[in-house]
Amino acid sequence: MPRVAISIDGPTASGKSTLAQGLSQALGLAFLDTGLTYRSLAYALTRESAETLRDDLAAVLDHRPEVYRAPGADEPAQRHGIFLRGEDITGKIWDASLDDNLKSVARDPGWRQAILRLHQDVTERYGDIVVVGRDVAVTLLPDADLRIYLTASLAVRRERRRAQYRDMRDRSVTVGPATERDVENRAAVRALPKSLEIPTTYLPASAVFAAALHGLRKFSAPRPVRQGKANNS
Ligand SMILES: Nc1ncnc2c1ncn2[C@@H]1O[C@H](COP(=O)(O)OP(=O)(O)O)[C@@H](O)[C@H]1O
Ligand SMILES: Nc1ccn([C@@H]2O[C@H](COP(=O)(O)OP(=O)(O)O)[C@@H](O)[C@H]2O)c(=O)n1
Repeated sequence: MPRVAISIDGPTASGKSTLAQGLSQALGLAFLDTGLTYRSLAYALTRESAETLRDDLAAVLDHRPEVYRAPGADEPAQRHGIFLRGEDITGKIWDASLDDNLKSVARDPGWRQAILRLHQDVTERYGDIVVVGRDVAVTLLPDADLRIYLTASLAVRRERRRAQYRDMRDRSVTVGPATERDVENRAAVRALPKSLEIPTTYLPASAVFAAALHGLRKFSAPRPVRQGKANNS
């Protein structure tokens, strides 16, 4: 049973990875970025047929999350790594030419199910964890201690992504409005207990981090015991 499990959902460039990295470093958690698996599969499909990959995805694709073993450690004990049949493809999954494959994978319920199974293996193996994605509160971490949903205006998300990838010409800087999946996911996260929506448009990353820690403390705190009338007399 993990000591801490935190999910972070939200649309593109809302600040999910930034917050997850801060929390994993501060609390000594593993950090699983589920988007990397979607990207890896988009890349793997340029090399192998869907049939061979679909057969047993977890045997073919190894997603190693970033791991901070000690709270406050400067450097992770393990960095994100994605391996396709043992080959490190972590640096190959970002090219904008993979965007069409990425869309097909994300839209296919069969692929989503296979990826979910792979992520379930990872979360079971790593225990204390912060997981980032577009559906992870609902699908992957049903017992999370804190479910965060990040938002930011479209203009701000576009500007963040443009600035982030300014010197990386191969990367796609396309940022669209929240998708139908994002809208449904936001409503689903809101309806769950221990959920916290953080609108980040006007918040620096440090304030988002502080709000998340505050939420974690609030939901982890023991409930105050109500004094009945008999005890007050
Ligand atoms: N609250 C914030 N204010 C300003 N910039 C931010 C904030 N959160 C993240 N960023 C920056 O925006 C970019 C996208 O953030 P990222 O965490 O990669 O988003 P996501 O994982 O949701 O796609 C990064 O360059 C990051 O440094
Ligand atoms: N849990 C997830 C994670 C990613 N994805 C898809 O995978 C793509 C790449 O993930 P990413 O983490 O790089 O996406 P951003 O949220 O950073 O744009 C996303 O744009 C989604 O289409 C998904 O559908 N569900």
